[in-house]
Amino acid sequence: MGVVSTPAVEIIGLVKRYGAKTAVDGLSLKMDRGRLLALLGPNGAGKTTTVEVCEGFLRADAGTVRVLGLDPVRDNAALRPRVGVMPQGGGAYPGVHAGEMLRLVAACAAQPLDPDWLLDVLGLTAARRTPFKRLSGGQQQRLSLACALVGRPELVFLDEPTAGMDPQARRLVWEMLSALRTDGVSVLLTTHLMEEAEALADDVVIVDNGQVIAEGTPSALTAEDGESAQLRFKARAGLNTDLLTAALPEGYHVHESSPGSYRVTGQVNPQVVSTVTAWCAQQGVLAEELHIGKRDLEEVFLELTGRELRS
Ligand SMILES: Nc1ncnc2c1ncn2[C@@H]1O[C@H](COP(=O)(O)OP(=O)(O)OP(=O)(O)O)[C@@H](O)[C@H]1O
Repeated sequence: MGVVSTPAVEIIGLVKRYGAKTAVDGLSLKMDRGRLLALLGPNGAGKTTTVEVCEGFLRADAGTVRVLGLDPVRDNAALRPRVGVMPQGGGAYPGVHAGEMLRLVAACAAQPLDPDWLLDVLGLTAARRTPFKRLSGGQQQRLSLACALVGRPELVFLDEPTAGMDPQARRLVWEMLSALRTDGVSVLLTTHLMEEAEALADDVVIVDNGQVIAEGTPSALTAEDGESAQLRFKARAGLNTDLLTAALPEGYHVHESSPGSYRVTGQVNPQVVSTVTAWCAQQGVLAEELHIGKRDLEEVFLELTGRELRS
């Protein structure tokens, strides 16, 4: 089937402005079929806007967007039965019951999944007769996800699918998304939770100020050049990193990546750990959250932008 080689989503040079504000500023990405791609970035990075252009809800000011090889605005009618959408914050008629709502959506699909099964998998069976407006925020989110999936879409867009969920509900949704991926469904989700991107994504695209600042598989993004592990710790801001660097063997360097977060570059060995903690002890400083390991996506973002992902 030649169609299969068409990317699930292809965006080239997308620009979207709201008045004077450029929300998306020349963003390009390609997502192959059957992949789970996470758009990761802080609030206001342009993730929702990008997804809404892909969904055909917004028109691009410049650039090209193709979804399953089609134009999301012009070919909206053809795409609708093939694409599932979970907008940020969900949305429903407030009086409708959870089960009713899912059945209504299922009735529009040619070959829907069984709504009762979906409610069960997403932990909503007990809430099926509850009016939408009385569901908790997390339950509403899970119902929106169920609505996005019930029509067996080939591709789903999920905008912050686990926002506001407790850890248990989040885990249920993660399991559901992993199962979708195993079934070959293409998934594009937005998140500002690096744990979510790391747990689920085949590919991560980090966005900031409407632009892609890094992309790759989670392991490629977090890999260090020639280093298998690094040492990090937290302590009060403003420690004299030059002094600590001088206490370490030649070739090691300490820097404060954000106030109170320190990173030691160079191969970690027991001697280095002991020198760092002894130096902190001499200063009367407790090195907290002492961590030896690969950097995570949060640190990748911090190194690229000097800011925290959750800011
Ligand atoms: N309708 C609008 N009118 C004006 N500005 C907007 C509008 N929608 C979004 N913006 C601005 O565009 C930028 C990108 O917003 P967008 O919602 O796409 O970011 P995001 O990465 O999805 O953030 P969040 O995680 O907060 O949803 C932000 O600065 C936002 O304030």
